[in-house]
Amino acid sequence: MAAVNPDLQSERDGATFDTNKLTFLLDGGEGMTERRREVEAEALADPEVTGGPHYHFMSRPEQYSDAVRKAVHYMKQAKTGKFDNPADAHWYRNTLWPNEMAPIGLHTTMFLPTLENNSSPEQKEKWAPLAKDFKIIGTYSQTEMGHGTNLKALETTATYEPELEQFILHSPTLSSIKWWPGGLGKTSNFAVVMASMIIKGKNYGMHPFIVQLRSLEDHTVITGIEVGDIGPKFGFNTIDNGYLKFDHVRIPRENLLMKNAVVEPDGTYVRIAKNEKAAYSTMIFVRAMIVLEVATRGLAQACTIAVRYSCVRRQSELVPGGPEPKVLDFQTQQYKLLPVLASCYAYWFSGLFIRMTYFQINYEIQQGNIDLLPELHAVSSGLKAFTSYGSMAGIEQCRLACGGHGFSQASGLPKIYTTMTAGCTYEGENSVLYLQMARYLMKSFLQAEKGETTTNSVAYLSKKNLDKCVLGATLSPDTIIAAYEHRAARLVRKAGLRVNALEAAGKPYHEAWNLTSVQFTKAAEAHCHYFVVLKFADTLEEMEDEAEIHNVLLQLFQLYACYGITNYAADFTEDGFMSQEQLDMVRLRVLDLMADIRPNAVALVDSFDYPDHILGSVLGRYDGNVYENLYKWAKDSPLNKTEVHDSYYKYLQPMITGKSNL
Ligand SMILES: CC/C=C\C/C=C\C/C=C\C/C=C\C/C=C\C/C=C/C(=O)SCCNC(=O)CCNC(=O)[C@H](O)C(C)(C)COP(=O)(O)OP(=O)(O)OC[C@H]1O[C@@H](n2cnc3c(N)ncnc32)[C@H](O)[C@@H]1OP(=O)(O)O
Ligand SMILES: Cc1cc2nc3c(=O)[nH]c(=O)nc-3n(C[C@H](O)[C@H](O)[C@H](O)COP(=O)(O)OP(=O)(O)OC[C@H]3O[C@@H](n4cnc5c(N)ncnc54)[C@H](O)[C@@H]3O)c2cc1C
Repeated sequence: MAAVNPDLQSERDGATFDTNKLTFLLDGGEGMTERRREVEAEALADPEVTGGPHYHFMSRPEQYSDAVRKAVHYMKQAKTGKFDNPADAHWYRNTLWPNEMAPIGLHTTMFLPTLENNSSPEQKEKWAPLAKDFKIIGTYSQTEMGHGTNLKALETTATYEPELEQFILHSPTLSSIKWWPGGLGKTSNFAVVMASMIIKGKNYGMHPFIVQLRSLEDHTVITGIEVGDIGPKFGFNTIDNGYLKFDHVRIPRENLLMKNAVVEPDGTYVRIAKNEKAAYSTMIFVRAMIVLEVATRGLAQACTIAVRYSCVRRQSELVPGGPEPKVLDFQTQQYKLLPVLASCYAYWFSGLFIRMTYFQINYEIQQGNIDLLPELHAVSSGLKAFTSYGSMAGIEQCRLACGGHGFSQASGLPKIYTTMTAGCTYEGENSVLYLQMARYLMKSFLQAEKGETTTNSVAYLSKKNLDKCVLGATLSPDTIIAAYEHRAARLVRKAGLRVNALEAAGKPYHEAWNLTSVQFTKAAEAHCHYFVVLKFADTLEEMEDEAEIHNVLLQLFQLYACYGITNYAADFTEDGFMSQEQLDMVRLRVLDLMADIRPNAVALVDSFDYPDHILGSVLGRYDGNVYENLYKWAKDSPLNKTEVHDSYYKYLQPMITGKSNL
């Protein structure tokens, strides 16, 4: 391995804590870190994983094809049984497709979970082993050209025919064509298709059906089906997001996944699930996972790149006539990066929380107890929106902080950005998800108004909140939490009262709701912000005695919270809750905290523990040897394969010389 750039080594030497120990905390324990590192090391030693053509120097069809090569490699590994632990499989995939979407990504994240959670026991026994062993490859096909958000308006129909005990799948309009499902265009031979179920003329709404799309022999398309790729996108170019059109395709009755609702042979519909949104369960799962696995990890990688590079990059002067400083020593550069780094830690702890909560509540739901479903739906929706937007903005900030080189694909940042920003849209567009959380907040507000006690994430709504902020120079977690509680409670209440007032003035509820929806999305955002602050504080409280790590995490917590207050100053001050003096103090504390955190900045990103291969960045290399590798990167560019490019002979030569050698 090449010697580490001394500018980066000095940062590591000056850190006040052991990065390894912080990594253990982030991974959820030393054993988890060890296992992750083992899986990554095995993958990194495999030329099928790290070899192959350079991602950025391939065309899109080549990128897709290479991703399929990797998919086959992954499936062969998985078939040996070595990934029985889902986390192992996850680490392996992350190393195989760094910041890319695998053509079989939907198979593992949505197709298989839907089969497992929406099938009857017999169906599960039939389909899940086939999917687990990759004998069939599937996707989750819900969105249509005309509707992604409004699931009640999906137009694909599954009409039951009792005589033959079959459903007939049909796409009656142009806008009903399934559009966007990942891996649908070219890779999958099966899909879970969400379609409106019609029995004897009655529409029972969206239900999941398992449908074969292509032959298992030669991959040709099943009669009556038209399927293909939707073309190049802003990112996600290794995956074949697809379209799918049905022309009266017949499937057996048993292909309705019947855990939540059964259709008997004569067409009798029997609902089993207690909640009518049971068919939406896979979306909750993925939203809960996005917080850590997509939003936070994308941001953590971007922070790693930008912070390391900012300690390698020297520019301008700090001391007149002095040597060029590391750019991270400029206060403005710290202001660009350190609050983003603090938010990454904040999201991480919320991500761990919602992942664990998802599995706990889902277990209860599987046992038939759906009491906590509304809470899970609201929190997973809100956190998905809050963290994906924050990460998207943070990644862009990291890119800008890298100056010109941030604009090059060599930085790795454009790829991280385009992959991550999709998470603001898929699995529920962010505003739409904030409005789902807002419905929950409105209900909770009404409960609180009636004097009832609200619980879980909205417990603060029925508490007596402080009228005056007691935040002082010590910035204790409790006073910070109280400030965020006050802001969220006030914004929720204000929006709720306006809905009531508009209704009292004669507006129908739906109109009152729409007229308050901007206020409500801001209230939902404030609620999520409070929740993320709270989970960060909980993590600090629960930490075992690792004083050095506790100190630096406390600084990050305070920075995250103070920066949030300065960014949303009006929310905290306009009702007189926080005084101008307190706000001024908070603003100055942001600057002081940045100075406190600065010496640990590199150690804090090293603790995310990303191998260079996953970062895919010349700027963010662990060894900090940026310039020689930027030069190498340019030399490898396909345009430099020949001294004179073909385009010269085709276009420039005739113009410049009046002749052509072609
Ligand atoms: C170790 C780690 C291992 C593994 C890692 C795993 C995963 C990796 C991580 C991530 C994967 C990464 C990448 C995947 C990439 C891309 C995949 C993308 C896939 C997709 O996009 S699939 C399509 C997703 N589509 C949507 O999300 C659609 C959004 N729309 C909706 O959800 C609904 O239409 C909407 C907006 C909620 C409204 O629905 P509807 O009109 O039917 O309902 P109402 O508004 O009338 O509400 C009625 C009532 O129902 C409640 N409700 C709504 N949704 C749910 C739900 N899901 N569950 C429970 N309850 C729900 C709603 O709140 C109302 O309640 P109320 O009346 O207020 O009480
Ligand atoms: C990269 C990517 C991968 C995807 N993968 C899959 C997949 O595997 N399977 C699948 O089925 N789908 C997939 N999708 C589709 C995705 O789930 C939808 O695009 C997403 O749910 C948003 O729906 P939409 O496109 O209909 O947006 P629209 O709803 O048309 O959004 C357009 C605008 O309208 C606003 N809007 C819509 N409804 C409301 C409302 N009720 N109140 C206020 N504002 C509203 C939105 O906020 C947004 O600003 C994917 C999409 C992308 C981009």
